[in-house]
Formats: sequence, structure tokens, C-alpha cells
Amino acid sequence: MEGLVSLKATPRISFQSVPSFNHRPNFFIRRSTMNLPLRRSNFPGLRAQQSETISPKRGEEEDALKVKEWEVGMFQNEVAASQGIRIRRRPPTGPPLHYVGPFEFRLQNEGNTPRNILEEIIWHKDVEVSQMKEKKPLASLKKFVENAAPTRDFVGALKAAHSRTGLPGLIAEVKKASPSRGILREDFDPVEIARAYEKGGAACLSVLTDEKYFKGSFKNLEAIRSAGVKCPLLCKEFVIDAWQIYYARIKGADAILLIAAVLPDLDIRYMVKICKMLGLAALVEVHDEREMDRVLGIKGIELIGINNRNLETFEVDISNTKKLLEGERGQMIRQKDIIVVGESALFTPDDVAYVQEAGVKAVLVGESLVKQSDPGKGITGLFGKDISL
Ligand SMILES: O=P(O)(O)OC[C@@H](O)[C@@H](O)c1c[nH]c2ccccc12
Repeated sequence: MEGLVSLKATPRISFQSVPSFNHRPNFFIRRSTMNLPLRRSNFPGLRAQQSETISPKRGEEEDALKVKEWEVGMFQNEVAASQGIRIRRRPPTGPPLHYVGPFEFRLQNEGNTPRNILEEIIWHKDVEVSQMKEKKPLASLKKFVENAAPTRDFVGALKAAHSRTGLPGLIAEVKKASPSRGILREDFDPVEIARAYEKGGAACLSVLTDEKYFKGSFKNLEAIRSAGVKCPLLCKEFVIDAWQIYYARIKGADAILLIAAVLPDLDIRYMVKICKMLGLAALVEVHDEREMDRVLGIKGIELIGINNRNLETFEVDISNTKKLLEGERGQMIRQKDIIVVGESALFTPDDVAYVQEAGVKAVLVGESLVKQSDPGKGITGLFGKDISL
């Protein structure tokens, strides 16, 4: 058999701005040339480069590993798609390349570019998390978890607020920006905002930790926790890996968000168990009936968030909360004693009354509060009365 070689086309021309991989994996060549054996003679337009020649044995092993990674990635996406999940995970070894003669190119919508903003965020998160994991492996986080201060009762705080005020318990969000609304507040002091929310009667706080798309940070979460704010804290992240849950725990979170549009059932099950083990509440977010039904089929869920914003298109519609709580779904939620949180696009006492009527016992609000010069007073405006007493 001829030795495996790493082939390189000259000149290298990319038709797209996606980063090009200099050491391109052989298996992409194999797939994109209809399983032609990797022999130099099968690629007349390509020229082998001595400097990139690798030993046949090592080359084969690396090749096999990459094929495996690719297959596992494809399999995960298939499982997810079978559950109606449209968000695909980033191709593990980068997007596939195609070759024609000396040219290499990537095709739009061929699995190599994110199809919407949520998918883009998730693909970016994938890279971010693998880098963070390398710096702080799970074993080292586990040591910190052992010494971390106990968590606060997130669900308990929401229930207490609801029974005290007769209104939905408020999770007030510390949010500087979002991809759909841009910068919400220029003079953004997370600790000051958190204190104002607490004073204004919020039961819990939500702190965005995504830096690139929401201008949040784990520093903000830590700062709010160590500033003496007593409200339990939700870490608002795009969780794709259990490692992030441990990280959130040591950075001061009492609860974490899990998004059903991103996570297959098995991941949600596994992550909910990890949350329990770490003393965290899991807020599982859904946006449509299918996601709601999947989540209702998972044991041990205490908190479900209904997002009125579609994270793929940014469309908002607060009647989504009502739609998902009608009929049998609402009944099942009451039977299971699950607390439902109405999320996003709530601005007025009428909005709050509308989702309360639909069956929520808590609301998650960012924009309408954070934009007020005094976000604490914003709470009074949102509920139509002072709920701090
Ligand atoms: O600012 P709003 O419209 O009040 O929305 C708050 C919150 O619901 C929203 O920030 C949100 C809900 N689910 C998310 C998931 C990721 C990032 C952000 C979110």
C-alpha cells in the first residue's frame, strides 16, 4: 500500500472567511472524494509536500481518531435531530473542505456555517469551553467545589415571594446587552444593579455570564455574590458541557440555565443530576410544545422556563407562555408541582397579569428593568405596586 501523505493544494484559495486549516485532516479528503483510497494517484491536481509528510503508522492512527471524532459528532447531531433539536453542535475537527484541482472551498449551509444566532453562540461556546477546560480541568474544579460556601434555595425563594405577594416571584436579570437588543445600559455597574433589584423586592437574580454576545462575565457573578447580595443567583449561560456547571458552582451560582433547544434529553437528565449533586437548581428553558413535552418526560425537574423569545429568530410573543400552559400540559405541570417561569418581553403590570393568569408562579425580566435609571424602582413600575415590603 502506498504511504499516507498529507496533501496540500497550491495555490491555497479559500472562498469563504471561515478559518482555513493548514493541516487539513485526511478524512475530509476521503469523504469529499467519494471514498477514493488515499493514494496520491487519485488526486492528480494535488501535490504532496515533503514537509508535511507523516509516518504511515502515526498518520493512520491520527486519521482513524479524526474519523471517529467526526462520526461521534455526526451521531450526536442525529440523536438531537430525532428529538426535534435544530441546533447542531460544531463539527469537532472543523468544517469540511472541498477540493477542485488546486482550490479548496467550503459550501454555505452544508453543515459548516451556523444557521442562526443560537447555533453561532453554541459553536463559539464549544471553542470557549474547550479552552477553559484545558486551563482548569474538572479534577481541579472539584477541589474548589468541596470548599465552596453552601448554595441558597433558589426555588424556595421564588415560592416564598409568590406566597408573600400573591404575584409571580421575580428573577431580575443583570443584563448589559443582547444580540437582539444591542447595548441596554451604558453605565453598567453589575453590583449596583443587583443591590437595587434586591432592595426593590426581587426574589432571585439572573446574571448573564456570556461575554461575547451578552457582555456578561463570571466576574460579575462573583462580584455580586461577594458583595453581600442575599438573593439566590441564576447563572445565565449556554451550557453544553457539565464542566460549566461545576464552574458556575464555584463562581457563586445557586442555579443554572439549561436550554432544551440545545440539549438532547440525555444531556438534560445527566445535567439535572449533576445540579442536584452540587446543590444547584436547574431552570430548564423551553420555547415550543415539543420542547415542553420532552422536558415534562424527564424526572426530577422542578423549574421550567417558557421563553417568549425565539432564540433562533428573536421573535417575541408573550402568548407563547399561555399556549404552552394550556390543557393537559398545564395539568401535568400542576400535578408535578413544577414552578413555571415566564421569560422575556415582560414590560407592564398587564404583561405580568397575563402570564400569571396563564399559570406562571415566577417571571424572569431583564430589559424593562435594567433600562430604568433606578432598576429597583423599575420593579414597582413592572408590577404596578411596591413589592419590596
Ligand atoms: O430582557 P428580557 O426580554 O426581559 O429577557 C430576559 C430573559 O428572559 C432573557 O435574557 C433570556 C431568556 N432566556 C435566555 C437564554 C439565553 C440568554 C438570554 C435569555
